Order: sequence, then structure tokens, then C-alpha cells
Amino acid sequence: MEVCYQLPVLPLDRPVPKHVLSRRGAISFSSTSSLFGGPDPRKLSQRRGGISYDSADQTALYIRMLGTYSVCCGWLDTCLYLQCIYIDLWLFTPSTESVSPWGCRCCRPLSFQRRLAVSPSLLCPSSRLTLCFLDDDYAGQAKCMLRKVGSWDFDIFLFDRLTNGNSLATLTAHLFNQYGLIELFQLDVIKLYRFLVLIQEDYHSHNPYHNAVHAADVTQAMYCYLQEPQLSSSLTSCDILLGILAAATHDLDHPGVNQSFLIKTNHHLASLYQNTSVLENHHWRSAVGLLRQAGLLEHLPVEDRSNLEMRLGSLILATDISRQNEYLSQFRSHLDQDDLNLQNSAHRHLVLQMALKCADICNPCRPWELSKQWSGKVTEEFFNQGDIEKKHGLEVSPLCDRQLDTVPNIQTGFISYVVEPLFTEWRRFCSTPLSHTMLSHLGLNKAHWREESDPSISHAAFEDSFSLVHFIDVPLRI
Ligand SMILES: Nc1ncnc2c1ncn2[C@@H]1O[C@@H]2COP(=O)(O)O[C@H]2[C@H]1O
Ligand SMILES: [Zn+2]
Repeated sequence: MEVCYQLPVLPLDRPVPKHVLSRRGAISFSSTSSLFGGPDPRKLSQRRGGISYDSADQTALYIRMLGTYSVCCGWLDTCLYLQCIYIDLWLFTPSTESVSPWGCRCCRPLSFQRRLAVSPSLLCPSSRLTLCFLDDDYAGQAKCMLRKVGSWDFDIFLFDRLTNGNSLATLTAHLFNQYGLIELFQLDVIKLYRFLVLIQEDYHSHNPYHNAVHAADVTQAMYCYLQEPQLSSSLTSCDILLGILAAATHDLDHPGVNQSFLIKTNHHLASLYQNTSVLENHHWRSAVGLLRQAGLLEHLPVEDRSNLEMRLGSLILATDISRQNEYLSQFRSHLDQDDLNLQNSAHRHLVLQMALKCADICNPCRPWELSKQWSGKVTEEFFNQGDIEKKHGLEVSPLCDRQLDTVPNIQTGFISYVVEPLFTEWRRFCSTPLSHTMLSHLGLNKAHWREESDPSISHAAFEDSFSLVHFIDVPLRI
């Protein structure tokens, strides 16, 4: 770990004074305006309850704008989002600049007498797009992390904190920049920015697992796979654009319950998609809806646009875990025959599908400290579903009963029946240091969970849960 990865983080090289910290629950400014270079603090503190400092650890990371404080025009979502960033900047950047990068009056807070101080990095030239999501002070920390965005031990939870909960938008913008996709596809940066904010907001932040941080984690993993020599030497920029877009959007608007829940509760999505890949179809259609809403690809010829949308769908649909065996058998048969040719676009597409599938369930292959956090989150979501099922007198879905199922047992089963078979094939295709690292973490994590598992719970029961009901429709070859 590098120094820059460690908390606590002070955005300024000066401590927040005790008397400021003591004014919790209000806008807490120093009584000396020189500290933040702001106007009369007594005026500002009239807006009590708007911003608060947390605890006495003297880190300003916790400062948040808790409500909306200006009116907005057609840029509604984007503007509200930006305001939160602006107020952080305003608090901590003793800058005298006062510019709205969008040239849009609605970005200015009405209640404050002073105009916003906006850092030049927010002025959004495409080359600095990533910084649009960060204020100058967090940028140092988050930027430092982004230098290692291709590391398998990238801590997405820390990155999410450093970006004020904007990990998905920040990371994706960074990858678009890194690959030069803005120039290659002549993308409008404001539309791109708006699209990234829209997708981030479309994830449900109250889902313990299926939220924007999971999407950011999958996007980071996807980037690691795209960087593997076999892929990086053969993928086209279109493949890369699709790979990143699919990873970022693959669980859009996930309701926090699984397909069987939607079917048994007669959810309209289940009938809309005829009980087939219900969630994945919805993620895909939501992604297309947001792409069109933001107008990100509207400058492309209709045929190219619709081709991109269809390929995006084919990637997202591949993440339906209940169809894992179909994809795995197809992939395995190519590996057995050694006939994958990455000059062939259909083969490249299959490899992208497999890469996305690996990225989606790679959390058990992360270092233990990260992996166990994901295990806790995914189980919490399963158990929440089980609680709702119990409450409504429905049969509790497999793995969703907090009275019967345990994290270690679920993990042991998931790793054995779902993750290992997939990553074993992936390593056959891509026998690189990364693949070995992932399988080595997987082995260690499985051993950890095995030690904690309850041996009285039959393994066969878990095999049933994973292979027959919850995930896999055909028994797996292990
Ligand atoms: N660590 C885990 N333990 C158990 N199930 C998991 C784990 N990680 C992912 N999953 C499941 O695998 C599924 C892959 O697709 P989803 O992201 O839609 O939903 C995911 C979860 O249902
Ligand atoms: Zn997912």
C-alpha cells in the first residue's frame, strides 16, 4: 500500500480547528473568515443543518451538502450533482475564481451571497474530464489511485470515499480518457459527463450489493482484463468502448431482488421480458434509454448506433448467471479445439462476453480484505430478499434465509460451483500473471470460508441451491 492510499485524508494541509468541529449539525465555518477565505461566516451559519462536520477526527472528508439549495433548469440531474461538488470546493478552496463551467445560471446557489469558487480543473477540457468529478483536494488522493487503476488490489471502496461516492462516474470518465475514446468517437464531453452521472444515479444506492460501487468494481476488473496482452493487441476501439460501457451499465436499476422474486410476485418486468433474463434485459434497455436520453451517440450513423446498442445488449445478457453453462461450454469447446481467432469479430465478442462475466463475479478472486466485504454485502442483499419473502408469506428463496444460511457456507458453494469453473477456463485462455493471481486469491479465500463453514450443513444442499435453483440451470463440469 502506498501512503496516498491511507486515511485519514485532510483536503487542506491545515487542521480544522476544534471550535469549528464543535459546531456540528450546522454549516461550520471558522469565525475567522481568513481560514476559508469566505465571506461573513455569521451569514453562512444561518443555513444550519445544511452541512455538517463529522466526529473529531478532523478530516473534512465528511463534509456533505445535505439538501438542494438552488433552482435548476433543464440540466436538472447534472446541476444538482454539480452543486454538491461546488459547495465542497467553495468550503475548501480559497480561490477567487467565480465561474460556472456550464455557463448556466442554475448552477449558482441562490441562498449564498457569494458566487461559487470553481477550480480551473472543473472547466472540463476533455483531457481533464476526470477531474470534473473531483475537487482539487480529493483529486490528489483519487488521482493517485487512478495511476494504479490496472492493479488487481485496487480498493474500490476507498476510491468511492475519495470521490464522494462518485467512483463509477469518475472511473469510467478516466477510462474513456485513457483510451482516447472521446476523440476516437467524437464524443461530446458534456453529454458524456451527463450520461455517466445518469447511469451512476440509476443504480440504487440503498442496495447493499447491486449499487454503483459494484458497477465501478466490475468496470475496474474489466479494464484489467482489457489490458491483458491477448486482448489489448487484438481488440478494436469499438470493442473497448463496448466493454467499458457494458461493465458500467450491466446492473442498471437493479431492484435488489433476483429474477425468481420478480416472477413470483408478478412484477411487470417479468411479464415484459417473459420470465427470461428479466433483470439483464431491463439493465440493457435502461442503458439504451440513458444513452439516448444523454444523446451520447446521436452523432453516429443510425446503423452504427443500433449495432452498438445490440452488441451492448449481447454483452449485458451474458451476465445472466443462470446461463453461465451455455457460455462456458461454448468457450470451453473453443479452447479444447484451440480455434479462437481474435481477428474474427464474433470470437472477439465471445471473449468480451467471458471477460464481462468474469468481471461480474470476480469479487471472490480479490484479496481477502476486499473480497470479504463483497461477501458480506451480497449476503445482506440475499437476506433482505428472504425477509421480504417471509413477511409476505412467500417461500424463501435458496440462500436467502438468514436463519438457515451463513456467509461462509454461501461463499464456499458459490466459489466451488460458480466462480472456480469460470476462472479455470479463463486461465486456460489467458495464462497470465493476473489469472494466476486471481485463482490464487480464490483458493485462499475459499480456504478461509471453509474454515468458518458449518460442516453440519450438507454440501449437496448448496450444490442444489447453486446449480439447480439459484444460479445454474445445468449441472456444471468442475
Ligand atoms: N460473493 C458472492 N457470493 C454469492 N453470490 C454472489 C457473489 N458475488 C456475486 N454473486 C451472485 O452472482 C450474480 C452475478 O450476477 P449479478 O451481479 O446480477 O448478481 C450476482 C449475485 O447474485
Ligand atoms: Zn453485477
